[in-house]
Amino acid sequence: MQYVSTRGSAPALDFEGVTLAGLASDGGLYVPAEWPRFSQSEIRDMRGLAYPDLAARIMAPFVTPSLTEDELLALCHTVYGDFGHAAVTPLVQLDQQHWLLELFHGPTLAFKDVALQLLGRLFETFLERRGERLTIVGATSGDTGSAAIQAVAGLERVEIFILHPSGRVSDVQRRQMTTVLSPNVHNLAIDGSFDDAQAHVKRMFNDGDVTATLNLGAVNSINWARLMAQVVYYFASALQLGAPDRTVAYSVPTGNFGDVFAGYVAAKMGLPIEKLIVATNINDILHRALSSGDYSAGGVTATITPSMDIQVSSNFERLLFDAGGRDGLAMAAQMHAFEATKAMTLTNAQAQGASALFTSARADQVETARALQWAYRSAGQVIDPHTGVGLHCAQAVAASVPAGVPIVTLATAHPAKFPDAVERAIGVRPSLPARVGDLFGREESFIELAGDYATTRDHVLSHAASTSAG
Ligand SMILES: Cc1ncc(COP(=O)(O)O)c(C=O)c1O
Ligand SMILES: N[C@@H](CCOP(=O)(O)O)C(=O)O
Repeated sequence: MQYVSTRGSAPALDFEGVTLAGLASDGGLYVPAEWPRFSQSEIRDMRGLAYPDLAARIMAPFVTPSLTEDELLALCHTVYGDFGHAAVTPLVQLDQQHWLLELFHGPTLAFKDVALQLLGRLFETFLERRGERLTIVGATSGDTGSAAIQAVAGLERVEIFILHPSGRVSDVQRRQMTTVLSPNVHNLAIDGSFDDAQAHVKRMFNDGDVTATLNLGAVNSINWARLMAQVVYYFASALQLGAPDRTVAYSVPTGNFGDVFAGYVAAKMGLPIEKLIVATNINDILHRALSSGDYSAGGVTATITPSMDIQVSSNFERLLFDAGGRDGLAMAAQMHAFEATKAMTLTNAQAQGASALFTSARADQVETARALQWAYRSAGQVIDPHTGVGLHCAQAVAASVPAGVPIVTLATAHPAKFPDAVERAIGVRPSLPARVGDLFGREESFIELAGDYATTRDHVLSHAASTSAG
């Protein structure tokens, strides 16, 4: 499989190349040159496969020739054999129409582990093969950071710098990052929002002073390998609910548009998805873009769903590129204008291409708390607030989903990551699973930085070991 940039002028790369490159050199995001497609009978044959075997089957077309099928299968067994639930991503029924897909059984209790545990192994494999080292720079609103750190801590060929918005992640989220005291891990708390952190990261990939000395890598969902691994759980859940002989709808708590874009990829690969519900909190740029074509970013408001306090959603560019006819140079012009003005109107082709599969809704804090209460009182489930946004939106659009089509809400984090918000909503304080250990008894280490780009860049340059020479 070859991968092309959404902005049309970076070189096409194979899977190994895109995994190590992260962001394309023209500032765009890599996508497969074409979508691999499974027939209905091939999908039917996947029923009953164990998660690691299914994962290898789904991802195989994306990774050849960089990995053999045997190498991929071995990686999947190593990674997914270690999750806290035998099904890896179990489904839980809430009522006749609604289901939860629990994605938080990995080591850091959020859906990010499903992809980042694999990505850590891919880095190791490819860097060993090339005899290279990688400096990872990543931005987090709380969950990517800990999952990435957990995946690469202690790896010899990797060093990681994670930027989080100071004071805007939960205590559990912060401690999951800052108590990993491995010498290859650097935590930076920046004075700003997640969007500021993400902008710094993207800018570093196109800063000659940085790329002259550092071989940069990405762990955010700008890295294609992240999304590829997230496609698998759409197949796993839909197969359990009767696919390909029955369609399924998904409600996806959305911030950076990575998880829901993985659902779009699953549909492109032949999985019969009825609808993808883009569920946002009050930072609702995506809801506005999908419902009215207006993609304009304002300031970010802090909410009880901090991981989704995002206004500039990286992966929306992948959708606009694909749905809009894959014109890279037009996409580059559209994105450059957006970067300058923070506003964009979708073209007719983009809006129509998106509306075929996507719908959207938003949940404010009261609606989110009510969703937590409904899940607890009516279905006996303690859910996290991000999942609550998804569930509220699933219920809000349920009447427009054909009868008999199950609606699966992605449960993106364990409730114990956000104990204060959960306790306020339902009066029950969820406790951390034993596998997280003594999080609040450990020493923390992180550096506070001013919010400007130069401060972050200079800190990374002066603390990273030079990697560009290999
Ligand atoms: C718990 C949780 N839910 C939902 C999201 C949103 O996912 P995405 O950024 O892929 O849209 C995030 C952050 O990415 C998250 O950490
Ligand atoms: N919510 C995310 C934000 C970064 O998203 P990513 O999927 O692009 O890594 C987080 O938890 O950091």
